[in-house]
Amino acid sequence: MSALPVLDLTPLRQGADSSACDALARAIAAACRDSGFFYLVGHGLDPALQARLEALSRRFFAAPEADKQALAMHHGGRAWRGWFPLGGELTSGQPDLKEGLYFGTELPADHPRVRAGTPLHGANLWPAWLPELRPTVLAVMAQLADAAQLLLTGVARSLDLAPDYFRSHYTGDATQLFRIFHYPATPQTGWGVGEHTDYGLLTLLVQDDVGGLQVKTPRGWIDAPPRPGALVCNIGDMLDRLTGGWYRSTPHRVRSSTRSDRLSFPFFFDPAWDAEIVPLPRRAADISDDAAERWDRASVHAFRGTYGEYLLAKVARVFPALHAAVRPGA
Ligand SMILES: O=C(O)CCC(=O)C(=O)O
Ligand SMILES: [Fe+2]
Repeated sequence: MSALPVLDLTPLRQGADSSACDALARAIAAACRDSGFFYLVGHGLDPALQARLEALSRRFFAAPEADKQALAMHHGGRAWRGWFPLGGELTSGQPDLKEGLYFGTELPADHPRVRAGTPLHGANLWPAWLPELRPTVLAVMAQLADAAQLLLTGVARSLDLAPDYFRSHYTGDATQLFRIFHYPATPQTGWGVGEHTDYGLLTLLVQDDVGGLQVKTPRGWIDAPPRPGALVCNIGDMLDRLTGGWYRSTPHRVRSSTRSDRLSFPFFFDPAWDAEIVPLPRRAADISDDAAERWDRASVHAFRGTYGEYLLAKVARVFPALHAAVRPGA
């Protein structure tokens, strides 16, 4: 059992009974004020599609190294897509005990931001030997984006904002990243992902039945074990920033297992690349900055610039070599 609350999106989807929507908004506020983490049901992700994603991902990571190398991230160039090997990402300064695949919004070569050479924009890399992966990943991303957009109407309600506040200000052209992580079983427990916070607005996590995710609540570290049919949702730095720290972007980490390898599938639903994230007027006067206690000692409130600039600065830390190749002017 986990101490995290379970929230059901169904009332917002039906959109009818305002007392049920108000109750959900209050539950969202309580969760975002407390640990910034909760389980989400009624999210609309098709279980058969999820099962297909899991089976295909297992086949991908079980393939010979040479087949995975064909998708290595350096082939993705500025788009920051593809496969990275075990230890290839340094979430909190140490190599993580995971390998993974990075995806984002599939953009054609003639898209204005791709033509302009904008980092993190472009086409995904797909394995020719696993053709079902492409339609499956794109369908999962579309369903998770719908769930995130709907959840944001509830977050807006919880902050006394108009239901379409986030879509009209930040997520009409959301930055969307999707990852598939494979954490191998390790001889001794170690860190699959080091302590960190997520960078954007919302993260929706699909995971298999192994577990390992841990969340730093006000009462200490707790497990966020898999719960059948539920996603794990957490809020990121930009929602912390928008609310002046009223809603907290909470540190979390993943412990590797000695018994079983694990698959997880985080989907990041973030502000538009060019959006500047300004604190909500009602929160701006009373910003509570936790930089001194944060895992990276960074302030999400002092930052000035666009979400794209914020994200690139983070990428520089977790993939230093890659960032050197994609930074503006490189
Ligand atoms: O794999 C997980 O359970 C969490 C991954 C994570 O925290 C992240 O990718 O930001
Ligand atoms: Fe995370």
